Amino acid sequence: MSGNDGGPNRRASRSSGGGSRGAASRGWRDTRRDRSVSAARAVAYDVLEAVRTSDSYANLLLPARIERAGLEGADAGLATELTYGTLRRLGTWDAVIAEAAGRPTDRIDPPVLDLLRLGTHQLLATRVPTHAAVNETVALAHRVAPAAAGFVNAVLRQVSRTDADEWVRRLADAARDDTDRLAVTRSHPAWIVRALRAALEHEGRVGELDALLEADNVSPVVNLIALPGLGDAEPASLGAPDAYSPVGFTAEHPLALVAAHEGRVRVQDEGSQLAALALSRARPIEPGERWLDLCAGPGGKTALLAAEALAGGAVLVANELVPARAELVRRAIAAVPLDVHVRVGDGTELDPAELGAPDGFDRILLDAPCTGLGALRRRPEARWRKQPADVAELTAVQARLVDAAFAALAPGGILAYVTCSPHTAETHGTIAAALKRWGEAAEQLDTAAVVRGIAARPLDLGGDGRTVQLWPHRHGTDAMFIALVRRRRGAESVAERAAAAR
Ligand SMILES: C[S@@+](CC[C@H](N)C(=O)[O-])C[C@H]1O[C@@H](n2cnc3c(N)ncnc32)[C@H](O)[C@@H]1O
Repeated sequence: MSGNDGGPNRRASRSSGGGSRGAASRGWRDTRRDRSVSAARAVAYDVLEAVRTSDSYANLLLPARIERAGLEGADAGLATELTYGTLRRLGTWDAVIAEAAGRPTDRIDPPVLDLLRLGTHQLLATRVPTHAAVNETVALAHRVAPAAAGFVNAVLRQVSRTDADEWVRRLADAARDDTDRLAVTRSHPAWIVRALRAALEHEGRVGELDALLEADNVSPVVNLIALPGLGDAEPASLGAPDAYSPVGFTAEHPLALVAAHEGRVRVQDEGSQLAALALSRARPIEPGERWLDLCAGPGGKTALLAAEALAGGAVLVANELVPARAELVRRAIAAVPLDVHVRVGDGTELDPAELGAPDGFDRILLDAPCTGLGALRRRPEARWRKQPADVAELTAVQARLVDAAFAALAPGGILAYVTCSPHTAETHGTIAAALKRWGEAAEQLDTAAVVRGIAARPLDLGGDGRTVQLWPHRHGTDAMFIALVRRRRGAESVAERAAAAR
């Protein structure tokens, strides 16, 4: 890889010698009997192949494949590390492989390239002994691409002659410029490096770029939420409370806790918790307030808003475009004894009066569809799939949704505009353009003061305070962006606007 904007090149043009067998003819179940290939490596290869050929999501597919192969304990851990680690570091490994093979990676058969990536990850980023990393990968090659087994052996031996630090030094020395250097050594597409740099520059914290890119390459710990006000599930009694979210915590056996607490304890990033709380705790709740979660699926934030609405006597409506995701919202809120109306439909075509809010909603969460560049650490392949063109498409959607949300606010009502992307076009760009359109009708709130007021500990935030940008490297959260905006009381209400339109 040369730090180009598209990331590692996956196109195959010329074979490395010998074809490869398809997954269908392979039958990975056999690997439990075939001790010449470790089942963990077979599972990792299988997932890499599915990600490459059928756009699968590793985090959804891997658990099923681990279960199907009967992997437990250390073997399951190895399959997870090999799959996620290889996918995250793909950009760096492809540059190493191109050097070691003496040819660009687009001249290596894709299945063979996946084998080399798996082997290189073991050699340069794990404690797997060199002989095991090479021999196990060659054994796997004998199953999936037998004619290329010799080539795999030769390339991995070449990779193993240089240690990881020296490889990174060599790649850095060969880089054209700083962006290219970071792209190849920190394994991100160059356009994402530029976008993250611009986001940090916006806060005057560009010196943190390397730490941010490195944080994207580390698996996040499983973070939990104890939905507030629902029985005995208190963070401090269940595990180690989060640094910032008053309802978040980590625990040694997170999934066992989730199962034991039947929906009252859920997996949720701490940044997502703070985003939902920024809306529900922006000011005291008046009983009877009407709340809307405009883009609710799969419902993580809806569940927290529902618990908060229940405690404060508010009414909550959740809206989601995709029916299957609306169903996930229903499941997410099942443990909260609040009657939440889940509407399936386009958020830009929503009539507050039909949803029981003729004067508009008092609080609206718009957790907008976005590139997700703030959650790269938990979606290992995502960085290679996103394209710069996605940004323009999504900002257009965000503009329509944010206008619809603002139009559905009651006078004095508060909108929380949230993204799990720090890309400035999706964050400051979307909100600044909207504020211009809304003019005097809108007033930005001191979002930083609200979030600091919620956080259990002092929170190091950049920017001017009107918006909040959280970061994986600084806060240990996804890179969530939060902007709170109020509709001024003098501004036309929904009912008045509807009357004027008649
Ligand atoms: C970032 S996700 C929301 C995540 C959610 N708040 C949570 O915490 O689980 C954005 C959601 O918006 C939905 N969506 C996209 N376009 C929409 C539209 N026009 N109207 C309503 N929902 C939409 C997507 O299907 C997706 O479920």
